[in-house]
Amino acid sequence: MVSTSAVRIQGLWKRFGQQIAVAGIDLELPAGKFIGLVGPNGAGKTTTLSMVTGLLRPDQGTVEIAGHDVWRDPVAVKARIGVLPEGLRLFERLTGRELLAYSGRLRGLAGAEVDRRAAQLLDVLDLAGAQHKLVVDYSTGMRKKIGLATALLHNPEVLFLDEPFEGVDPVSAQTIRGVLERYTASGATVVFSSHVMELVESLCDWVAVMAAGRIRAHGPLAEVRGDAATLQQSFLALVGAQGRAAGSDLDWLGGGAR
Ligand SMILES: Nc1ncnc2c1ncn2[C@@H]1O[C@H](COP(=O)(O)OP(=O)(O)OP(=O)(O)O)[C@@H](O)[C@H]1O
Repeated sequence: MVSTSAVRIQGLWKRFGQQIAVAGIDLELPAGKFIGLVGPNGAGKTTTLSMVTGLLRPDQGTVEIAGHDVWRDPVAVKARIGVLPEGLRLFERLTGRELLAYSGRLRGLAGAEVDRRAAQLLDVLDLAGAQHKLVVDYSTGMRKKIGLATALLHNPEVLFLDEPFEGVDPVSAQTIRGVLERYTASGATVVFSSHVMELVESLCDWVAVMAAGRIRAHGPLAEVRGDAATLQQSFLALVGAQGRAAGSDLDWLGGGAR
């Protein structure tokens, strides 16, 4: 039988000292979907994505991507995935164009093919004018975009993005969105983490809600949203933050300097 799961996570755990960051996750992410991993600060999203993409070794558990075990078969997995990690580190002394050329060659693509794809990606992501600038001189949003181009260059089956829209202006966000929508429409899978509910609601067709290291809900967006008017509302109910007074103790705040 052909597997329809892009990612299969079983019994995943990670502890940092006393802190349990990921507390036993079992999750199957369907292929060909635009998937949002949402959760409050410190929920364990980045830790999970790091383990799923082979950047951080789990204490326990397994992860399979397109049927390959991430830790037993890392080369097969890494050939099939693209990653835009949190706190993206880039080769700062290369130009954007050089960075893509370098990444493409590392991925084993022929030079002419890298050139063709790089030119198209730079154009679509509105970076053509900055392609000969050093990456160190790029703005936050430009760094996200060149990071995305690097992650897409080898046409991965599954793309993992940690907070891809943070620091990105609305015009660039729209561009990135268009690229990702076209990419998933062709059958590829996007998994991205965010705490911006409106964004997840407008982009994703499948979501997993995480809190305190566990998955609280997962499934098609409409199912997870349930009877709530918005994903934000069902999210607040799921993570138990409903009715929390917005700073009722901060009686000194406001009113200007006295
Ligand atoms: N390298 C580390 N050393 C110690 N603790 C860590 C480390 N990385 C993460 N943690 C802890 O694990 C928990 C989960 O962190 P993680 O970064 O995965 O959350 P997150 O959901 O991505 O949060 P945010 O939305 O704020 O980025 C937090 O309590 C964090 O302090």
